[in-house]
Amino acid sequence: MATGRTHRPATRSRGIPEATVARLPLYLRALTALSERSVPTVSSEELAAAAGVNSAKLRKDFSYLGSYGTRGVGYDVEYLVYQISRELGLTQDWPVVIVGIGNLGAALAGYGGFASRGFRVAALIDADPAMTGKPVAGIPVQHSDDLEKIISEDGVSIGVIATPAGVAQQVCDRLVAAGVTSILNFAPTVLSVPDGVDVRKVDLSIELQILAFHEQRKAGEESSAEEGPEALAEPEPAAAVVAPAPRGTTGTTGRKGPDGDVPAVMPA
Ligand SMILES: NC(=O)c1ccc[n+]([C@@H]2O[C@H](COP(=O)([O-])OP(=O)(O)OC[C@H]3O[C@@H](n4cnc5c(N)ncnc54)[C@H](O)[C@@H]3O)[C@@H](O)[C@H]2O)c1
Repeated sequence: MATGRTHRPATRSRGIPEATVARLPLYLRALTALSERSVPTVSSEELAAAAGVNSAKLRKDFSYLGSYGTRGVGYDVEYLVYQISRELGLTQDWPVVIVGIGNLGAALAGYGGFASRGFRVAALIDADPAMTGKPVAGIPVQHSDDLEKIISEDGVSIGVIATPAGVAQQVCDRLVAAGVTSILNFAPTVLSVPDGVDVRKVDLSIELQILAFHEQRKAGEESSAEEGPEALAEPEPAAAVVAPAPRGTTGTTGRKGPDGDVPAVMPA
């Protein structure tokens, strides 16, 4: 999982474990697709398959929401969409600021998926004076000198950092001092934040490195198979292989298996 640091306990309010919270968006994505096709009900097995989660785990997760489904009928799709959206806080609009409007920040600003999920891009902020006033995805870029004013006027609690790594901590400190309490960090650096501030980190290069690890492993298995059963019978005596976790990060946002976790240490 992908966080630089979060300062929340493993169990959230109303006793919902963090791991369940992390799977709720997967259920919501699958349910939204069903809703768009006007599917009225769904069984736990069908929904689990669509979300890429084990069905027993899904039933347990839904029990935290007080949703048990109806035997022989399944779950009501629309009601579950509402329940999960409410639990995730998506029944309200969340203004978001993006800081650093370069290649990545501009792409994020133009991403339609935020608005459809209840996240409104309230402001785009960049330190380059040449960008001030220029529209990106229809929103004029504002100068970072005004960061504090923008945050307080728009009541922004979520900030996205897409600046170079070297200034990310400084940007983070300013966002937090201005009142931001949740940060999505794309810069390849670990951020330090005070208690009460959540940081989630996205690093696509880590995802690629983990895929490279699996590719290497598959290639090793194929060459062992080509060498014949003797090679397979005498594996390398390594006890465990540590998956790559470069550049001081503590995790990734991606998921490997159906349960949404990438193990830090994988059996050889
Ligand atoms: N997480 C990922 O998967 C991923 C993918 C691509 C890039 N990145 C990272 O995202 C960041 C941005 O990448 P990019 O390709 O868009 O870079 P970029 O150079 O195109 O854009 C960076 C922008 O940040 C602005 N900036 C610099 N200092 C600032 C400050 N103090 N306050 C506000 N704005 C500031 C610059 O003016 C520039 O417009 C980098 O840290 C990069 O490593 C992460």
